[in-house]
Amino acid sequence: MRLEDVTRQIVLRDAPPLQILKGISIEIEAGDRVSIVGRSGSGKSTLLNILGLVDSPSTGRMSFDDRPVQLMRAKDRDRLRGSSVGFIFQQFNLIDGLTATENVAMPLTYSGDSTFWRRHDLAREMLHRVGLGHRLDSPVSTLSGGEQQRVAIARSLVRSPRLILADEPTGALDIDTGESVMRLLDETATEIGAALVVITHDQAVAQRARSRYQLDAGVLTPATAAAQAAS
Ligand SMILES: Nc1ncnc2c1ncn2[C@@H]1O[C@H](COP(=O)(O)OP(=O)(O)OP(=O)(O)O)[C@@H](O)[C@H]1O
Repeated sequence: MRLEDVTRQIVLRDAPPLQILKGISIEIEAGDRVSIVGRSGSGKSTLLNILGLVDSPSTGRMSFDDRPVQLMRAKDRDRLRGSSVGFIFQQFNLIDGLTATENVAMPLTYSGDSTFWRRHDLAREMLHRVGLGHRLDSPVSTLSGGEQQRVAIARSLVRSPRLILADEPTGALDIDTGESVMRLLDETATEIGAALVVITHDQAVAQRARSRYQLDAGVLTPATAAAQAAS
């Protein structure tokens, strides 16, 4: 994924346009580990939505596999997002009334290919991989926070995405559980050869990444040596 001089602005009714992202350039290669740290309101979620093909830049260039994203039809962009991007959120975003297997199988329900018919087997296999083989049929509401985040990781990986976007993945977990969830995320991303981008307030989580950035009032820069030393 390559972003060149990307901006995002919001047009407001009674005020000048709000510049949320300012001239962002970043290149994410297969297998990369990237962290982005920024204060509340610095534009992290906005950037994540652009990287995840949910929103479009206002200006600038963006490409995936050297294909310009701006020129894609919405339908093709949605298909690319479904097949190539996995999301993980702080609050897990699981469906409470469903079991672990049903939650993990959910992204395959709309896959439009043969994985639809194998979705429950694939979901069970993925749950085994994240250490939840004994919880396949448990309603997710009965699982601990760490277990729910493992289910969310399994769900984000079940379509073997090439880019995993994690927004504060350890934000709702204690330190030890967060550490084991990050280790799992690293390992599983490595297994499928995916790039992993983590957005976080937590310097310990950010430090795990090889490429570290900070986002400050919509400006993305490589994390400074001072910030890295302090972390
Ligand atoms: N649709 C919108 N309309 C108006 N303002 C918006 C809109 N979307 C985002 N903003 C503003 O843009 C800024 C960046 O928002 P964003 O959600 O990307 O920040 P963030 O870094 O993810 O914050 P947090 O860590 O608190 O979630 C914020 O000041 C937010 O209020």
